Amino acid sequence: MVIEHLVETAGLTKRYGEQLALYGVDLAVRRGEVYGFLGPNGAGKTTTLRILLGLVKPTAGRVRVLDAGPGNPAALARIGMLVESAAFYPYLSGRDNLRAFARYCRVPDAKADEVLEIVGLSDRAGDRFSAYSLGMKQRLGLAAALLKEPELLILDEPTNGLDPQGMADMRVLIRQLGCGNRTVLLSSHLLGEVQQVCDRVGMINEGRLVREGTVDELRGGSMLTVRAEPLGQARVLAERMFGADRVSVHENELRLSAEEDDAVRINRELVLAGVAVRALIWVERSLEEIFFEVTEQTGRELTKEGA
Ligand SMILES: Nc1ncnc2c1ncn2[C@@H]1O[C@H](COP(=O)(O)OP(=O)(O)OP(=O)(O)O)[C@@H](O)[C@H]1O
Repeated sequence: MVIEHLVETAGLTKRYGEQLALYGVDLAVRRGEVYGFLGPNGAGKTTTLRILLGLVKPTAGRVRVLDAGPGNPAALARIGMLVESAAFYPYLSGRDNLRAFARYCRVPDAKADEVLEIVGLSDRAGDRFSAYSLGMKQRLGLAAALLKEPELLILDEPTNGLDPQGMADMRVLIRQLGCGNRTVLLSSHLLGEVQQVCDRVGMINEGRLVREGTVDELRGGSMLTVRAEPLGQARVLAERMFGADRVSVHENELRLSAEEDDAVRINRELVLAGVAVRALIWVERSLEEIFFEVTEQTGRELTKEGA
């Protein structure tokens, strides 16, 4: 099967004067997926999304969005975006704001009601925009992005500033929007959010794409924690069986990157060698651990929120 990329960059680089914001980013977003662009503040997420939309000019590199150059009007007509908080008239209702926008986009008024329903704002559509909560404003922005039935939705930190319930609602909505053929590219600095919502993830740090893959691929299989005594002897045996690169020691435990059958094998070998096995526990690595492993960061920069 040929994989169709709706967004593709090669060697994407952006300098703001002395500041290198992006360096050599190769990004590939496939049709039909929810792709999460994950990185701490200042990593280069917004710059990348703005380049894709033709709002910022790259310093170097190749960019294709819907088979066109960034900012191509025909391609932009097929993209819905929520990149900065959308501007609406405060004194008009949500519905009237959307209808005004629909007319501007040459979309029938009925479409405005349809997208209000999709984002769950029908009940409050008659209220003034100025009376909306932040979450409702954000949902109206998403409704506006959906008016043209876009193939590609580009959302920059769509849950930023929302309360926990607003965040959860927005995540459910994004997951629904990402079903079927629509492609969603979103940026986030929330590890849990990306893990919950996205099919594939690109991890960006200091302007470099450090990892890309499905959540499962990035996790790289499961981890088996082994509590055994003496630990040194257990480690030697485990390394002999699985290779040193698959074994590590953390806080008096062995960590083994392993398959299901490996638990039985290691248990048997340790017991045969006279090592006391106190526990074998399967743990799933989180995106957080992987991000910090890859970037050797301390954990300050990314937020676990949304986990
Ligand atoms: N217009 C600009 N002029 C100068 N430097 C900029 C400009 N825009 C962004 N930068 C710098 O480029 C780097 C990447 O910023 P960018 O906004 O793309 O990151 P980000 O990952 O979206 O972070 P955040 O979540 O904080 O918006 C940062 O160091 C930022 O200070």
